[in-house]
Amino acid sequence: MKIFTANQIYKADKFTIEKQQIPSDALMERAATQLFEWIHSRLQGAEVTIQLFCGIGNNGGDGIALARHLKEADYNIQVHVVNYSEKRSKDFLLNLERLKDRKIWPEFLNDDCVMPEISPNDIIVDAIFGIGLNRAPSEWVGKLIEHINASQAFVLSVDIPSGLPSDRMPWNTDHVIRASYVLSFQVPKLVFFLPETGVYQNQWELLDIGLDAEFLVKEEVDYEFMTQFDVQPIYRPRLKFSHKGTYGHAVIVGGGYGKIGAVQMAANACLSIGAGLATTFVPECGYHSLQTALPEAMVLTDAEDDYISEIKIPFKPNAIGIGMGMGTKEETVQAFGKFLKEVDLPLVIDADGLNILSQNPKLLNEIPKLSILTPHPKELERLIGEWKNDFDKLDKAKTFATKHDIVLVIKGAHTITFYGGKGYVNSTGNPGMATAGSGDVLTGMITGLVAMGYDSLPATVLGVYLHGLAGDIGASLVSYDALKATGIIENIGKAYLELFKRPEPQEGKGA
Ligand SMILES: NC(=O)C1=CN([C@@H]2O[C@H](COP(=O)(O)OP(=O)(O)OC[C@H]3O[C@@H](n4cnc5c(N)ncnc54)[C@H](OP(=O)(O)O)[C@@H]3O)[C@@H](O)[C@H]2O)[C@H](O)CC1
Ligand SMILES: [K+]
Repeated sequence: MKIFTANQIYKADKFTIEKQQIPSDALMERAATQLFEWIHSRLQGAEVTIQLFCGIGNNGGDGIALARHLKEADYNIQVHVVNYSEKRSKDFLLNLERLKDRKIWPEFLNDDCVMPEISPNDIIVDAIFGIGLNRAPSEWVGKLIEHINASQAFVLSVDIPSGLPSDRMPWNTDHVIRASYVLSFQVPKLVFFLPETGVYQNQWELLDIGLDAEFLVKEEVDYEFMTQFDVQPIYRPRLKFSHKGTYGHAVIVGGGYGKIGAVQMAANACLSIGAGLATTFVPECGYHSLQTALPEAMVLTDAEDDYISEIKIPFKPNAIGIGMGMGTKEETVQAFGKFLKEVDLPLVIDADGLNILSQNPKLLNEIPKLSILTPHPKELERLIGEWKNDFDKLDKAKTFATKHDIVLVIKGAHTITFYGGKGYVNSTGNPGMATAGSGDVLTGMITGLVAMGYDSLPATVLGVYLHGLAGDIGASLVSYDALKATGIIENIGKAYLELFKRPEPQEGKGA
């Protein structure tokens, strides 16, 4: 599912209005009808007070049109116009007239207004600013937003929480609506997915306002939200007349004294996702535990007992995952550097593999093209340097991935995979997956998919999605808190089944 910028949404509006030959207020009417149906199907005429706070642009127009629908269904409404500018939009004014025709007179709030009383039992509709916000709200509007946030009422935001710009950080973090729920039109907004801006909404859902399908298909975007619908076509079914060789031989290189478990989990995940064969390469000390804990895998050992000193793989694997639990001892750094120079297939590099790269930036030039790097936030910072905010982080990550021709995975609540100047935002996963070994499992899964013949980008996008989905299934069985990395592995099979079962998710959780 494409993520459009505000400009692209305006373009889509224009295209739709011209192609469908509809007046511009028809889109606002569709938006208001969708909003009304969503609310009405849940409230069923309940006697709750609905307070609508409407700006003077088209976001406000949506709110005003919604007020008319609510009134017609006999809801108890109070309409406030947040009068922050004289430049009212045409469709706002049209809908204001329609409201007045029905004898509803909104209260106009200006910079000297008394804050309206809000009971915690009221429902607030937030239609102050939409994607047209382009500068800091003035002080009194900011205070009104703070007042709404302090009310403890349920806040339903129209399109985007007011005060949150769609493509940059807010000017003042207190002057952004904290939405209980956002009903967003047609396409998700990038800010829903970033740690610093995703906290302004608890949950979001899309409403289809019939923007033109041709435009939606053709328009090129910088970011895509990878739903079940987007990920399904990546999957390649196993063939009837196939054998284990068809699904590749993966090698997992890593481990050190006390850190063999990381390799074991990665190799287990690699086999669980469907690799034909898996071999681990570990220091000698890992031999017995690996052979016992994971009988399906083969084990190669380093000459050293408790660290890696030379990586020797006596066959040509289809994929190599490297770095987990490996440490950054000088001999290991040398071995890793030598290996990078020798190897001629893309690698999946994680954990200490990434740390070695950050400590020895010259090695960055030795990374085989199309390798996949899977840093968590700290590892990412060591690789690409500090960032000012989430948008700066995305820019730096994109530049880094393009410069080195690699797939870069930014792990987080919504993991984002960068390749070829584009970002793929994952839709699965949960806070229970912030647990020891979760990253080793992801590395193993992606390595397995590469071994099976998936190219680097599809392997990563599918691996990240299935990893999150397996985590969601695991958490649904044991709670977020009790989920362990091995619980993710155990549910990879169910994630595959779910990939073809669940309806496409159209909602997401924020904070
Ligand atoms: N395709 C769709 O998704 C549709 C969405 N709709 C809704 O329309 C809004 C966007 O409406 P728009 O009128 O473009 O913008 P806003 O309502 O967000 O803002 C109105 C104007 O306010 C000015 N502005 C911006 N920032 C500030 C500020 N800090 N203080 C005061 N004024 C501000 C700005 O105008 P300027 O000329 O003064 O810069 C804005 O234009 C979208 O979010 C949806 O809710 C349509 O209803 C249907 C199609
Ligand atoms: K809004």
